[in-house]
Amino acid sequence: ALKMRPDYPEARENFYRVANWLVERWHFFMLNDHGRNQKYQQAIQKAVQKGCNTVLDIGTGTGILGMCAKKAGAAEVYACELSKTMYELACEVVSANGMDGSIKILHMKSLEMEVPKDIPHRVSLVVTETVDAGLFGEGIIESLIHAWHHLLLPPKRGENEFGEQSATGRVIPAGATVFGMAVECSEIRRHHRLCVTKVGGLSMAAAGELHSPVSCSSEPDDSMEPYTTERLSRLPGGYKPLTEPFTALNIDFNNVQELEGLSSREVQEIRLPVIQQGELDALAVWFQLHLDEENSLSTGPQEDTCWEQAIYPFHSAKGFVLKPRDELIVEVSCRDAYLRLCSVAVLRDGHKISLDKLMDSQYPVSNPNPEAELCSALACLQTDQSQARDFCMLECSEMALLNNQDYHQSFCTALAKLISQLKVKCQNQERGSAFQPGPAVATRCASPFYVLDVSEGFSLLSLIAASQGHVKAFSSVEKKRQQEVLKRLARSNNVSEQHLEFWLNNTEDEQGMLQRPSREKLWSAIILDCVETCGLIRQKLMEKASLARCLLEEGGRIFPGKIVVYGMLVESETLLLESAVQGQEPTLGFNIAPFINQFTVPVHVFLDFSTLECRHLSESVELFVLNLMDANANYINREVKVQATSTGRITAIPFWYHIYLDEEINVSTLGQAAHWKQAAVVLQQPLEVRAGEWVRLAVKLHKSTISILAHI
Ligand SMILES: CCc1ccncc1CNCCCCSC[C@H]1O[C@@H](n2ccc3c(N)ncnc32)[C@H](O)[C@@H]1O
Repeated sequence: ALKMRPDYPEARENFYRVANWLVERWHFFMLNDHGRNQKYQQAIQKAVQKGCNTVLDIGTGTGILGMCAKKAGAAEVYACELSKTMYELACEVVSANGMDGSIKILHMKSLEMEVPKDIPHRVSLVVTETVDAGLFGEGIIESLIHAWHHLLLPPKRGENEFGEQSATGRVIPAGATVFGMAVECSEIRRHHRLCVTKVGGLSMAAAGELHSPVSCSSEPDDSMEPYTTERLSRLPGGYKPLTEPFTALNIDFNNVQELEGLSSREVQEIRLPVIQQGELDALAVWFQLHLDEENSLSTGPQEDTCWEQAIYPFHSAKGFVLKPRDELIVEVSCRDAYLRLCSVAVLRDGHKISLDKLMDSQYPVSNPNPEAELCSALACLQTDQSQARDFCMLECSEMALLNNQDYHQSFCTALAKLISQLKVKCQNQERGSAFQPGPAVATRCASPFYVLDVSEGFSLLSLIAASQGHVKAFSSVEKKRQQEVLKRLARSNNVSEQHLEFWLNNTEDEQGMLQRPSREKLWSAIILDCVETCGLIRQKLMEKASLARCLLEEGGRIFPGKIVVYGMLVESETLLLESAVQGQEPTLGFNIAPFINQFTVPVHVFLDFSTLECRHLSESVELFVLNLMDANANYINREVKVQATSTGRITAIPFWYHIYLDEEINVSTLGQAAHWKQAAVVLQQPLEVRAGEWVRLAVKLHKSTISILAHI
C-alpha cells in the first residue's frame, strides 16, 4: 500500500506498527555497536586463518557475520535465517555487497537443516549470536546440540592416526559465563508487586495475592515467562546491589556433552553474602559471551553496552529486607531450556527463613524478634496452598498502574466533585419542580448516578466511583480473577454488590462497549483510557469519545475531559542509535544501513524520557490539545514555534501528556509514579540549531498517529 500511495495515512500508520513488529528494534543498536561487530570479525578472521574454511552462520539476520567469514577468505559460507523478512533482507544485503554468488542463504531454522540436503557437507565453523538477555531465550543450546550432531565436523580431538590435524568443527562464540546479583530497585518492584496498602481511598488488604506474569517457580504455563528484561543502567531511581556479582553458570559451546547435560543438571544452590541493607526486589542476570580465547562481549549493567539484563523479580506480598551478614540462598537451574534463578531463603543468625513460603502470607517483614519470625515462618508453612492458588495475574503495566497513587487519588477527587455537582443539580431540579416555601428539605436524588469505566485491562476506577456513594458503577474488567479481586475489594470497602456490576455486553469491538445503561437511563460519567502504556494516543480515541458523549445525561462528563500534549527538542545520540543504522562505518564497511533502515519508524515508543541520555535544546512546549468533551476533527494540523535554548543537533522530539480529568485536576504521563512510558518523534534528518533560533514544528495528528516535521 505504501509503495502505491506513500502518503496514505492508514497504510503509513499500519506500516509503522508492522515494521516495529517485523524487525526487532535491537537490530539497529546491535548493528551500530561497532565494538561488537569488530570483535566478531576478529574472532571469525582468526578461525578462518586457522583453517576453518567452511562456515555456517546460524541466525544471520542482516547477513553481517556471514559476510565477515567470506571477507576473511572462507571457501564456502552458508547462512540460515528463520524470519522471512530478515531472510529477504539478508539476500538484498549480500547481493548489494557483491557476495550473492558466494554466500548461500537459506530461509529456514537451523534445526531443519541436513547434510547433504541443505549444505553439501559438514562445516568446520558455526558462527551465531542467537542469544537474548537471558542467554538461552533464542534457543542457542538446542541449535548448537543439533549443529554438533548434524552440521558440524567433530570437535577437536588431537592428532589423528596420520599425526596430522584432522578437520575439526568449532563454534563462535566458544562459550559464555553467566553472572547474577541481588538488587533493590523500586522501579522493578512497582511493576511486579503491589506496593501500596491504600489507593484511591480504597484499602487493598483484601486484594489477595497479585502477581506479574514473570515467575520462575510456577509450573511452566505459557502465560508465565521466567524473566523479564530491563536496562538497569537506565532505570529511574537506579538500583542498589545487595550482593556482589556471582557466577551463576559457565557453559562451553564446543562441548556437546555439556550442552546436552545442561537441562538435566541438578539444581545448583548458591549462598550470597548480603553486602548492604535493602529490600530484595529482584535477581539481575547478564553474561559474557566468549567469542574465542581473546575476545568476549559483555551484557553487564556496569558496561556501557546497549544490552538489557534479564530480571527475575522477587514476588512476595510484603517484600523482605535483607541485612548485612544475611546470606541469600539462590537456586540456579535450566528447566525447559530457560535459565531460571530463584531466591529461596535467607540465612540469618543461623536461622533459615524460607522465602517462597512468604509468597502467600501477610507475614510482617521486619519484626525484630527472630524466634517470632521463625515461629511465624513455621506457622505459614502450614498455610494450605489453596490460598496461594487464588492469586490474580496482572500485566506489569497494570501492576504499575495500581501502584500509581496520585493517578487514582486524582480520579477519586474528580469523581467526587462531579457526583456532588450532580447531586446539587438534581436537588435543585426536584426543589424547582415541587417548589414549596419553607425550609429547603434535603431531598435525596431518587436513583443513583450511573458511571461506566471502559478502561483497558484491570482498573479500580469503577470501584472508586462506586465508593463515592449514590453511584451505580459498571466495570469493563473481563477476566474472572480480576472481577473476583474487585468484588473482594468492594466488600472490604463497604461498597454493596449491587453498586458494582460488570459491563460485558457485546464487547466484540470497543465501540460495542459504549451503550446506554438501560433504555431510560444515560450515564453520568464514562471513563475512557486515552494513552497507551507505550506513550501513544490510543487508537480510535476520538471516535469513542464522540460516541460516549451521546450517551451522557445532562451535565454528565467523560473522563478525561481533555489531554494536552507537550514536547521538547532534544539531541540524543542514543535515540538515533536505536532508530537507524548510522552509515557504513559501524557495520565494518559493509553496505547494510539502507536496507535495514527501510524498517525505521519515525516514532520511538516505550521510552523512559526521565533517564534518556540527551541534551534538552528547548523548554517543553504545548504541541496540541485534544478536547474529548467537544466534537473536533480527529485531525490536528498546526504549526508550533519553539525557541532553541542551546546550540545543538535536534535528533528527536519526545512527547508526553497532561490528562485533564476536569478543568483543574490533571495527571501527567511523565513522572516517577507514572505507569506510562513516553514516545518520541525521531527526525529523519537531524536539524542543526543555534541557541535563540526559532524552530517551526509542523504537528499533525491523524487517527492517533502523531507526526512532526521541524524547520528553522
Ligand atoms: C551480545 C548479544 C546480545 C545480548 C543480549 N541481547 C541481545 C543480544 C544481541 N543478539 C540479538 C539477536 C537475537 C535474535 S537471534 C538473531 C536472528 O537469528 C534468527 N534465529 C534465531 C534462532 C535461529 C535458528 N535456530 N535458525 C535460524 N535463525 C534463527 C532470529 O530470527 C534473528 O533474526
